[in-house]
Amino acid sequence: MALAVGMRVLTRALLRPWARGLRAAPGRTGPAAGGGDGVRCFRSPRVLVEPDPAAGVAVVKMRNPPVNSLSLEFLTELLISLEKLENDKTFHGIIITSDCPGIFSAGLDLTEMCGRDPEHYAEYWKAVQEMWLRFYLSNLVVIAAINGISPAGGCLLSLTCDYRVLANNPKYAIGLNETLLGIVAPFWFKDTLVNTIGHRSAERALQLGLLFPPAEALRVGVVDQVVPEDQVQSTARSVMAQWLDIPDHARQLTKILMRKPTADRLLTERDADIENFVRFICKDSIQKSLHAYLEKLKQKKG
Ligand SMILES: CCCCC/C=C\C/C=C\CC/C=C/CC(=O)SCCNC(=O)CCNC(=O)[C@H](O)C(C)(C)COP(=O)(O)OP(=O)(O)OC[C@H]1O[C@@H](n2cnc3c(N)ncnc32)[C@H](O)[C@@H]1OP(=O)(O)O
Repeated sequence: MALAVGMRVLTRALLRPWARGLRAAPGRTGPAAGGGDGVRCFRSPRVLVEPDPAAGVAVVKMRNPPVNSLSLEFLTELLISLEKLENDKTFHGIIITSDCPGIFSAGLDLTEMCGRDPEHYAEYWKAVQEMWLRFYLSNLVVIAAINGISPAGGCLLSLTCDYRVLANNPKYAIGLNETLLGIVAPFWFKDTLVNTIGHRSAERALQLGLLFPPAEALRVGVVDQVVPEDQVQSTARSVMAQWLDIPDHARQLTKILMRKPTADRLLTERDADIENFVRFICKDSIQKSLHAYLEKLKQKKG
């Protein structure tokens, strides 16, 4: 009993620095509907939360068609859903997955980084940082059920999770491919990849902008498991059950011990990172290449 109380105090003390200033901004979530068992179901236009209170797990489905690009509104809705689940003692784990067929997430929304003013870029980048910090440090077990392609920011979101299950489909690939767009993955993207696959593999993957197909992704360690497409959700559920078997306080503290130094680096350099991003993204050359890339994506169909 005394040990459990002590652990709770220690956990709160360790988590406190991240609790401050990391609250999601108010957004356009719909009203929470009361479930018959007292558990709230959360709805928002772009995020569907399917709670399984008996298991202590919620499935968070990203629904921002056509490609789940991480727009400012979508990021805000994701953060609000995460915060609600974290504040509800029913839940100990979430599975994040996509409701858009064949696409987990196309990454950061290029239209948020193109043809806007510096204030908008700063606001957007702060929301991207927030997404990374909140998911990376979540006290919940977070498992990614990756049921589609997952480049750049989509890969980053997966890398914040505790475990990644990827569907074995040759059309799917995952990686931080920023260099292919002529942009540079920020240091905290890089740190997250290094923490996952090691320095040498990360250096090669980042310089070459590699997008790994399933077998390669598993070999290099970008994902933890590759399974047939129809088993992605069930595998994520059974892995979740294993993780939830571990005493929660011990697991949470270990997660913080492992991730704190990486998160601290961004927390101490957050404003400078925003300034760097705004300076970089405002460059004519960067705007031109992002614009050309977007045009190429649009013309692909025609
Ligand atoms: C030393 C100094 C260092 C300083 C460093 C400081 C800061 C660092 C600076 C910048 C870092 C910024 C980091 C960015 C990370 C990112 O995430 S960038 C985004 C990367 N994402 C991609 O490259 C994916 C692009 N999309 C695709 O490849 C394909 O769309 C797809 C995902 C494979 C799906 O293909 P599909 O054929 O099904 O769909 P379409 O291609 O037809 O797309 C449909 C529709 O969606 C639009 N769209 C696609 N992706 C995006 C996106 N990421 N953002 C916005 N919009 C997107 C596409 O244009 C189509 O639009 P429509 O024609 O109007 O329907």
